[in-house]
Amino acid sequence: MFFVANSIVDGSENVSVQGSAGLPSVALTRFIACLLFMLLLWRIWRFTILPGLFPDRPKEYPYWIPCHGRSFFLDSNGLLSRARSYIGGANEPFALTAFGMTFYVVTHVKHSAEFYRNTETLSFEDFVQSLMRFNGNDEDTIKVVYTSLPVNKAGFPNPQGESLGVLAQRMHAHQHHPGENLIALQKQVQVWVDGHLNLTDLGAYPSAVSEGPTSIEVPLYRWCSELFIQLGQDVYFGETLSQIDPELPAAFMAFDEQLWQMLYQYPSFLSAGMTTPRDRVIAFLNKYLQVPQSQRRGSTAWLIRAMEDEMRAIGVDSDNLAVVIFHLYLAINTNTRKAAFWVLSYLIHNPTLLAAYRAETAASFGDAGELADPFLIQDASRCPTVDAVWNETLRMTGWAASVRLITADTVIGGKYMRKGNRIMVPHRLLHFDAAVFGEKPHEFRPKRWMTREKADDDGSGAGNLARSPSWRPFGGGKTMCSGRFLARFSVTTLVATLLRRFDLALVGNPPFPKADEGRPVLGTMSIKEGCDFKVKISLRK
Ligand code: HEM
Repeated sequence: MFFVANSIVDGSENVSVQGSAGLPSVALTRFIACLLFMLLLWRIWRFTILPGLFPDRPKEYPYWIPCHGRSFFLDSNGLLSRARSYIGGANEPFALTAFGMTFYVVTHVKHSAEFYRNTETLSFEDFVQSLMRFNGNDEDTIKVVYTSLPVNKAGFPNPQGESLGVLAQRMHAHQHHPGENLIALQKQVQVWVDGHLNLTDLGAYPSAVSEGPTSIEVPLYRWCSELFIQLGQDVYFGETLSQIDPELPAAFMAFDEQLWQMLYQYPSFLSAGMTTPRDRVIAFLNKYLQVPQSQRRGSTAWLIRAMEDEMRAIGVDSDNLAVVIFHLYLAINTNTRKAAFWVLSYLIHNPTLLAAYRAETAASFGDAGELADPFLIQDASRCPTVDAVWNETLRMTGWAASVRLITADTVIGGKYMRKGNRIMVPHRLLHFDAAVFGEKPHEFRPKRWMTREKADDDGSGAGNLARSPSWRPFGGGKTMCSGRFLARFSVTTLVATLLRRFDLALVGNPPFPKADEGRPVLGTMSIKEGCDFKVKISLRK
């Protein structure tokens, strides 16, 4: 009707053409307006009315379409900060939706303690199992690894009749917590650092370029990664792994730089840059596992041998075992290489701090420059600068969040959280709380750890920041990083030895490298692409 009337009134073909185009465009406009109106109603319902009806549920950070996936992907920490401001500060847990999943976010330190205490209805195993599945473990293996074992089984003691998946946490602690097994690993690190920190070995890494008989030039991020992955690999697996493939560290690094794709569980057709090197690392670990333990060269850490024996005892085949050991290789290597890079970057950009670090650690070396007592470096009362630089570096460059699956409806921070959703504690937000860490929390100021500017936020008044419940560089509770002692030992020992034997100088005048805050990692941030910088390493006279 409308079209016909228009044609008659104007009597021109031109107008009738406009009319024929105008009808769909008017209809389209009405359709879009209708959609927008419905969207507005939905948004008012979901983010204004529902929270009013159910004040005991965490408030959700509103979105239009379709969820916060894009912001989460581009800058998840920025998104979390905005969401926290929206709900009015850090006092109550809130919710946000990304990638079809609802996450409850806990940013108050008291609520994070409730989170870590709750091992009944908040499950870490779900996260581990999803990684196992994603990286190639079959369902039968996951099932057998998470089936309870008899209390009197052979091998590692199992007094509570747990599954190997749960027992693995105790095995990690048995290897890494202070005691004989940790000292054995630390001594391996000592021998490795003492023996390999010479110009010939340091110049042999793929990224190093020789600058004559007394110096080399290296891109610091890449070179630190090569060095630390080799260290981790040799200390845990012995020399056999390098003999199978000397390029294994390079393949691991290629995978590790794309690790965020694994955390977001990208489909394989979109993530060849991550899956190809990952599969290569797993294939070489599989070859390693084919070599009988008695024929492997160099010493292998207790954890690797024990894990292999326990897995084989419950019938896990070599293909699946290689994926399990790959996760250990990942835990050993993903964070220390980056932590070492950041420590060195801060020192090289702060010559006074570097001099203090060097002076404090001098007593660890013998007259001929040999690494005689690396344990001294771990003593915070004798090496306060080392301790403060380590903590401040972890604070500035730590990214990790603890994530759990809610297996039954749960109340945290007075808010009711539904079964099937995930709950997270983003550690980075805790670490920038000026009320706890003192003024200018976004600046690198190791002094905040030495002068004890602020009292503990648990009210103890002890003033020891490292004991504050807001300090979570290694997570917390049952799943707190068991490798934290070895990580500190390896990084501080290697850095001290490097400074004892070499002078380090920036090539040119590069700015301090930017961290890649957007992409998720399992602990320490990578640098932004293109931010690596060159350093000249020369023998000290
Ligand atoms: C600077 C270095 C490191 C950082 C920043 C770091 C950080 C973390 C974080 C944040 C977690 C998660 C905790 C949670 O979800 O509650 C974790 C777990 C873990 N880390 Fe580390 N880590 C480092 C080095 C290491 C090293 C060298 C190892 C050696 C194997 C290691 C082994 C583990 C293991 C096995 C877990 C899982 C906890 C468990 O199931 O027992 N980490 N780490």
